[in-house]
Amino acid sequence: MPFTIAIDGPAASGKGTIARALAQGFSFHHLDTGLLYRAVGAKGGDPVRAARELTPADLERPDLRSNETGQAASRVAAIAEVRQALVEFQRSFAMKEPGAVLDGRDIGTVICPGAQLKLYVIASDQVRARRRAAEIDADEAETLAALRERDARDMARATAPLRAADDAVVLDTTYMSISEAVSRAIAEVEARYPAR
Ligand SMILES: Nc1ncnc2c1ncn2[C@@H]1O[C@H](COP(=O)(O)OP(=O)(O)OP(=O)(O)O)[C@@H](O)[C@H]1O
Ligand SMILES: Nc1ccn([C@@H]2O[C@H](COP(=O)(O)O)[C@@H](O)[C@H]2O)c(=O)n1
Repeated sequence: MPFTIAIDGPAASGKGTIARALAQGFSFHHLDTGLLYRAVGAKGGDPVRAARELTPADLERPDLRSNETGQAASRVAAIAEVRQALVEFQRSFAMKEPGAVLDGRDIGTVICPGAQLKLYVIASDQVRARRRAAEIDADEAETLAALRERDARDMARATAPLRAADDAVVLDTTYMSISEAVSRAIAEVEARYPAR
C-alpha cells in the first residue's frame, strides 16, 4: 500500500517547496497538480478539450509560472469538466510505490481523501506575495492582488473549492524559514511512516 501525502493551501504558501523536500527525503514521487491547470489555462481554446488532451510537453512550457498563467489556471479550474478530465491521472499518480506527494487545492478533500497525511499550508497574504514576487521577479503589489483574486476564486467555486480537509494538519509558514517548515512536515510524516 503506497503512502500518500496530500498538500493543499492557497497560492504561494510553500506547498511545492515542502512537497519537493518530502519527496526527496522519503524517495517518494511528486506531482505539482497546479501545473496541470496552468498548462490547460496557457493552452487557450476550449479548456475541456485542452484538459482531455494534455500531454507531458504541455507541462514543459516556459511561461507556466507567471501571474497571468496563474489567473488563467484558476479560471479554467472552476470548470467541473476540466477538473473531471484530470482526476484519473492524479489518482493513479497517487498510487505510485513506495509513496507519492501531491500538492494542489483539492488533494486532501477530493483527489486523495484517504491520504495517510494531509497538510494544509498557509502564510499571510503579504508574506506569500513577497516570496512569489521575488521568485518570478514581479511587482509585489500586483502579485498580492493577483494572489488574493485567485484565492477568492479558488475558495468560492462550486466544484472542489479550496479548503482544509477536516483531518488536515495546518502548517502556518508565515514566520518559518524553509528549513523550519520542511522539518515540521518531515516530523508529521515520520509520525505516520516509521518505515524509512
Ligand atoms: N518558509 C518559507 N520561507 C521563505 N520562503 C519560502 C518559504 N516557503 C516557500 N518559500 C518560497 O516562496 C515561494 C513560493 O513557494 P512555493 O512555490 O513552494 O509555493 P506554492 O504554495 O507551491 O505555490 P503555488 O500555489 O504557486 O503552487 C518560492 O519562491 C519558495 O522558495
Ligand atoms: N489541485 C489543484 C491545483 C491547482 N488548481 C488551480 O490551479 C491554479 C494554479 O495552481 P498553482 O498551485 O500552480 O498556484 C490555482 O489557483 C487553482 O485555481 C486547482 O484548482 N486544483
